[in-house]
Amino acid sequence: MKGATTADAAELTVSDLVVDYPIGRRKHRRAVDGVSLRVPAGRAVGLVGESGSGKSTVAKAVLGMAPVSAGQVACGGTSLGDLGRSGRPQQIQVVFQDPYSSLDPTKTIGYTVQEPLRAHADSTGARLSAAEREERVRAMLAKVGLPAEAADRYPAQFSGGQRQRISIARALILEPRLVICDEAVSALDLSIQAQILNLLLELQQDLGLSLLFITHDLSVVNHIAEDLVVLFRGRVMETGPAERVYRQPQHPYTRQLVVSAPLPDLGRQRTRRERREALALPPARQAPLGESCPFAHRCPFAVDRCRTERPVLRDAPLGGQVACHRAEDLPPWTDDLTTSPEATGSTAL
Ligand SMILES: Nc1ncnc2c1ncn2[C@@H]1O[C@H](COP(=O)(O)OP(=O)(O)OP(=O)(O)O)[C@@H](O)[C@H]1O
Repeated sequence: MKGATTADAAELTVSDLVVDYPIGRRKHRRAVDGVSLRVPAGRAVGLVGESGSGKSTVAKAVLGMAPVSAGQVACGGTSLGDLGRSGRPQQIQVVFQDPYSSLDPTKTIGYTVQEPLRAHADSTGARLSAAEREERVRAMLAKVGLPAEAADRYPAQFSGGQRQRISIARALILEPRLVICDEAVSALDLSIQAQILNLLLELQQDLGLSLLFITHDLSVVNHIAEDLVVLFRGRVMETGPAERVYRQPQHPYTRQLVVSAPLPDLGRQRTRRERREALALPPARQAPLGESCPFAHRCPFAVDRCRTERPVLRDAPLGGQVACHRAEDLPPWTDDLTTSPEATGSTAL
């Protein structure tokens, strides 16, 4: 595989994206409501939020697989429509959560990793001989830390972490300019998560890839992403440098995400549970959106204005941006549980 440089990476821009899924004949569910984000060329950006917040829908829109109602997606300055169906896989690849179901159990690893090269030979104009394809696969397997013999084996002969390495090899074989990781480590044990995150970080830096890293776990994404975008019910709640968002969250929802992240140490986990209870959070439930803040029904700091006026994203007191009327009024945030690296369970990083 040729060593890509940052110049080969592509900037991803998503502007005012709206996605509506049809439900029945006349209704629709708005899964993404005016999301804008930017992954600068060669950088890693984390998209975080709880289940159902719209993260995968943003990824699908970037991959051209979601019913986009409004907004723009562009990769390397070219809009998705202009990239076309055949150009997109060459530019953008994805690594999914489940390394068990995403690999065909009846095909060898060599066949699976080569598959995108065969499928896109015509569109890329790069017709490679069988020997050249095999050589590329061997080089790619080595890059993700697997021996050349892995090419002749089947998925069942590999562990979860190894299978995720194989998925990463397949995603990178076409030398894409942008890689989307959708909950790519969520199904793995904590120690294996750390190994795969390290690998992704190494590849991202070596190859100068642009990376959109999607997860519900703030403690995971904090290690890999330079910037974070926090999503709730299809809207951006907070953005900013990852370290700042994680250590000094300025939106009550981001604070909830931080205290919801699991900790491997039981004592710290207990302290965290007590703090979560002290936040006196109302039970999670969906309330009608209307003109209110989407988080108002779960927010311990909500006032009347939050229930009648939707907050827009604006400059936040400590930097970055936040969509909260009360950002200046929140009590100071000190979470010493997230300040030491061993608190996150990702000490190997
Ligand atoms: N094909 C679909 N048809 C209708 N509604 C959908 C469809 N796919 C997703 N949704 C809805 O859109 C919203 C956003 O879903 P999405 O999968 O993007 O969220 P997510 O943050 O990725 O969550 P998860 O991690 O659980 O997948 C949810 O309310 C979900 O129920």
